[in-house]
Amino acid sequence: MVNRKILSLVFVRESTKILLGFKKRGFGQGRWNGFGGKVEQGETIEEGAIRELQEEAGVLSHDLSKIGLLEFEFVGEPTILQVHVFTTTSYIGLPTESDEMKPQWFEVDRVPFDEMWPDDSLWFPLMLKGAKFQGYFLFHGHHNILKYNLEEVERFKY
Ligand SMILES: Nc1ncnc2c1[nH]c(=O)n2[C@H]1C[C@H](O)[C@@H](COP(=O)(O)OP(=O)(O)OP(=O)(O)O)O1
Repeated sequence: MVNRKILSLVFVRESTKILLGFKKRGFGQGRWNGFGGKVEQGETIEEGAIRELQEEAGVLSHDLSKIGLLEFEFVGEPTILQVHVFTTTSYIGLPTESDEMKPQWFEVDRVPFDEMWPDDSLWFPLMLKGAKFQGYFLFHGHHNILKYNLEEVERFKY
C-alpha cells in the first residue's frame, strides 16, 4: 500500500533574489533547497511551513502563498512525498544558519541547479514567473528522474 508523507517547502523572495539553504544533514544533504520539512500532527500544512522556515532559516513570515504541489515517488519505496510549495516576500528577521541549513541569497538567474534536486530546474521557471504548478516525479535513487509530469494549474487538487 502506498502512503503519503506531507512536507512543506518555502522560498523567500526579494526583487531579483531568492533565499536558498544548504542542507547540512538528513534528507537532501549537500543540496541547496528552500526551507521546510515534515508537517507535524496537529498543525496545518501552512503552520508547518511557517515553523520550518523559522527553525531552519531564522525568519518569520505569516504571509505565505501556496504556489506548488509536487509528489515524489522512489522506485522500491512505499512512501510518496507530497511537498506543498510556498513563497513569501514578507518576513521579519535576518536569515541565520541553523543546525540543518545554511541560508544564502542567490540572484534568480544564478540558481545553483547543479547542486539541487534534479526536479528543481524543471519547476523553478514556473515558480519564478509567478505561476502555480503541480507535478509528479518518479525517482530511481536520489539522482535520476525516470518519468515526470508537470503542469501549470489555476488551483490545486489538495
Ligand atoms: N525532489 C525534491 N525537490 C525539492 N525539494 C524536495 C524534494 N524532495 C524533498 O523532500 N524536498 C523538500 C521537502 C522538504 O522541504 C525537505 C525535506 O524535509 P526533511 O528535511 O526531510 O524534513 P524535516 O522535518 O526538516 O527533517 P528532520 O528535522 O526530521 O530531519 O526537502
